[in-house]
Amino acid sequence: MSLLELRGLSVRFETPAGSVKAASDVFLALDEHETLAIVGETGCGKSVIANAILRLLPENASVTGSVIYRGMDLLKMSEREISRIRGREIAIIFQNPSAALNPVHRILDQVSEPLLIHLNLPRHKALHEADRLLIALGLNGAGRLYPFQLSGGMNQRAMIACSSVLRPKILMADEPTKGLDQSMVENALELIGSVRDESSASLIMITHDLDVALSISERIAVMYCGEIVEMGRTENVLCDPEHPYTKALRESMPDRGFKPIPGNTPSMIDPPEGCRFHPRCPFKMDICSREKPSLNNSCGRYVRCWRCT
Ligand SMILES: Nc1ncnc2c1ncn2[C@@H]1O[C@H](COP(=O)(O)OP(=O)(O)OP(=O)(O)O)[C@@H](O)[C@H]1O
Ligand code: NI
Repeated sequence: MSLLELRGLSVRFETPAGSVKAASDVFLALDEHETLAIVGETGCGKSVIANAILRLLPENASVTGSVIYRGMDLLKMSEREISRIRGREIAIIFQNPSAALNPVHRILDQVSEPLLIHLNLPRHKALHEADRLLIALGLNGAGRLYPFQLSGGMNQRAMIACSSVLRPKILMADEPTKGLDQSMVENALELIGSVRDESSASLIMITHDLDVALSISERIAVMYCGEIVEMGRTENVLCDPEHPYTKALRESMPDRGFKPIPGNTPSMIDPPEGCRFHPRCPFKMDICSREKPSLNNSCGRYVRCWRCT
């Protein structure tokens, strides 16, 4: 059985303009020790999925389906039960350290806090453990400093330390490389990879950068307009994409000449009928605007396209 399974997860946000269908009927499985990438254009629902798993969405969200972690449905747990999962079993590494770190507490106190609160460790043990982790992440001596005294890269390491100090079984990294220059990207990936390996965790890597996905993940899910349109082994999907959207996404990457995907990003309030990608698809057929294709599985490669059925 998988470590984590999303079964028909859907998320809607009620807004004055209408109901935003941010994620629709998402099926995903994550195995132990596995790294899965979730990719897609901005606004396609990647962060919403990560936040729905840990029930971190705002009040205007309605979530249906199930999120099964070790046989338990996280969506059915009490607030108290889910708060024991957060950080301890499943943790998120956010993109922006300044939003995740508290400016008025020293780094060591912030990293050790989860050990005091979640594990009830005595203070000296918690500090010792936090110190050990900071050293492992190359932050020797930074524990007594405040976030403003550290560089951006060091703060990112500190934040990764906070997210991983309880050795969660699943790490979810939401665009951890966004805005970093190339040398920093490799650095951040290496760091997250080593934290994952040290706690023998699984990793969900959310990114819009296909190179990042290729370098860190074994499997990949490509999302378009709230739906998974293609999923499979990362190398197969990215080197030989089957869904027209995956193809277009690949062509839009810098190393392929930045060819923009034609047309506009669809409305999430009134998504296109039939295949949601059909208004932008160079290969569309009659049926594509009328009927919704399902996500078909052929030998572990899933594709949602009428041409591939
Ligand atoms: N609180 C909210 N209320 C209404 N709509 C929301 C809310 N949060 C997210 N959305 C909408 O849900 C959709 C999915 O958002 P999400 O943040 O998951 O996108 P994303 O794929 O993570 O994009 P990015 O790459 O920019 O981070 C978007 O259309 C977004 O506008
Ligand atoms: Ni996001």
